[in-house]
Amino acid sequence: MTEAHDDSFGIEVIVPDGDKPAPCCPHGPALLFEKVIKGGETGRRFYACSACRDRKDCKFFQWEDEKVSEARLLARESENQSKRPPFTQQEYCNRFRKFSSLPLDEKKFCQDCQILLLPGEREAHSSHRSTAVTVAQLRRPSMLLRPLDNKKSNAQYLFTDRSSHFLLDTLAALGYRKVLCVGTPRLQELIKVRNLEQKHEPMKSLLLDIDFRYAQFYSQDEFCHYNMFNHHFFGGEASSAVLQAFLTESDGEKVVMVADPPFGGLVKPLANSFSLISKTWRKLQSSDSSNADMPMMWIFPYFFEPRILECLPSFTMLDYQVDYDNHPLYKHGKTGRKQSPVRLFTNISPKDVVLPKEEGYRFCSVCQRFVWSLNKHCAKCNVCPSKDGREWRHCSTCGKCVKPSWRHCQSCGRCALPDHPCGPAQETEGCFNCGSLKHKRKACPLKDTHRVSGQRSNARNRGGKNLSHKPLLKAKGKRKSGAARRAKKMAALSV
Ligand SMILES: C[S@@+](CC[C@H](N)C(=O)[O-])C[C@H]1O[C@@H](n2cnc3c(N)ncnc32)[C@H](O)[C@@H]1O
Ligand SMILES: [Zn+2]
Ligand SMILES: [Zn+2]
Ligand SMILES: [Zn+2]
Ligand SMILES: [Zn+2]
Ligand SMILES: [Zn+2]
Ligand SMILES: [Zn+2]
Repeated sequence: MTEAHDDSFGIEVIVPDGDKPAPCCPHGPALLFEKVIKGGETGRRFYACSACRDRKDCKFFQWEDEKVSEARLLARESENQSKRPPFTQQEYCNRFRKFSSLPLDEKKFCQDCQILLLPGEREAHSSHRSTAVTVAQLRRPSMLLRPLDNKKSNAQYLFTDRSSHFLLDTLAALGYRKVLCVGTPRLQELIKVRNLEQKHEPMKSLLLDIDFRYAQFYSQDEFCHYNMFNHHFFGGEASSAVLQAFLTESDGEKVVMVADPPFGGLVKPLANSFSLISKTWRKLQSSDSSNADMPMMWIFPYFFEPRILECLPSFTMLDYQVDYDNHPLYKHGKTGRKQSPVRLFTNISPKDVVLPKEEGYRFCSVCQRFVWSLNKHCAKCNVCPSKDGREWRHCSTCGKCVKPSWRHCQSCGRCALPDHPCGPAQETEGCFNCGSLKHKRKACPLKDTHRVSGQRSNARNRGGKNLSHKPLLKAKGKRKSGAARRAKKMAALSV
């Protein structure tokens, strides 16, 4: 084990406080990161891209205290310009109008460029693969566009009909008439398709997404090119004004947000963006709701529960399993190879979110929420304890419910997997917050004063070689840290 391993302890993101403008990459203002070293010391801070976890996708890097030359700033600006969408939202909208009026046999989509082709443009794409576009596909762009499959930054997992209908039915039943779709293109299109059927109360929706291919299908008040990791509107003030107008609840039209961020996303910046959206909403409210939070649903894997609740304490995790059409592994219940680990986190009262009985959910009157059939209420813990959809069991020695596969280990004094690396040696892992070997993170005296707790970024590839994410656990046979366990689960998610 080298010295270098010893002092490397993870990377933490510092949420901007508005003091100092961050430098921009093509994805808007970069995020400020801090290397955390054992002993609670912090390392040199640096800026890196907010949206891309892989340097291959965005190589932006700058030390916080670095002096950047004029020439480099200019080069950066022209690089940022070159990554802008080819059309403005207004232009996309005009193109869409023209495209819609074309006869069916002239409606073509270039698969290579992922763009709807107007008659004058076909020539330039003649060597590309193109397809005919049906009216149904125009209404459901997620059926036409190729899902982005970048495993690290932006794997686009699209809701199954089961999940998207559940979300929409639930929100409609709760009386919401405006849905802010953050990274949920499929929900937005379902809303529009339903409105056409005229069987339900009409709903409005606004899609905020970084994937500007969707801009082709929507008007200016239906789509904003947006980065949810830094709350950046690529279309500037005109675009953030669209959000403001949408969040204004006129004629009693209640608004709700549904966000489904990429699973590898950092919780803290996401929570910060959602809080800013809520703040904007609050400012637009009449005075009687000056303390209220905007109703929100955040879709994310269950193992991020502690992290999300740390950032947004008014949220609750619900048992509903969200599943995806194009995720091969995780499906609802037993239809996939595994149960989906993706859940709803919400600040809406859990008892009001009715989960479907026919799928095996039931209401727990003690917990006052709907739970999965295998999530049995434990009289000793007085909760329905299961997080992962399996039936947990109570360990009287630990005094809590644990995963069914865990067994109580006498030498460790706690429940663990039967083949866990056993013995007191693992305790040397120490505190995940400050690095002290004398206590665990929970008991860390620096926990509240230090900004080092919680989810670390996947810092691999950030800031070059010397900043690469070194393993937290050095010796073989040590128990995995929370972050390492999450990383393993995340890896499985991106199958
Ligand atoms: C896991 S997919 C969710 C799709 C959703 N399940 C649906 O069916 O509508 C993540 C979505 O967030 C978008 N996204 C990824 N990174 C983003 C970012 N930094 N800012 C805004 N949107 C982003 C993707 O384009 C994609 O639409
Ligand atoms: Zn970037
Ligand atoms: Zn093309
Ligand atoms: Zn219960
Ligand atoms: Zn229990
Ligand atoms: Zn136990
Ligand atoms: Zn043990």
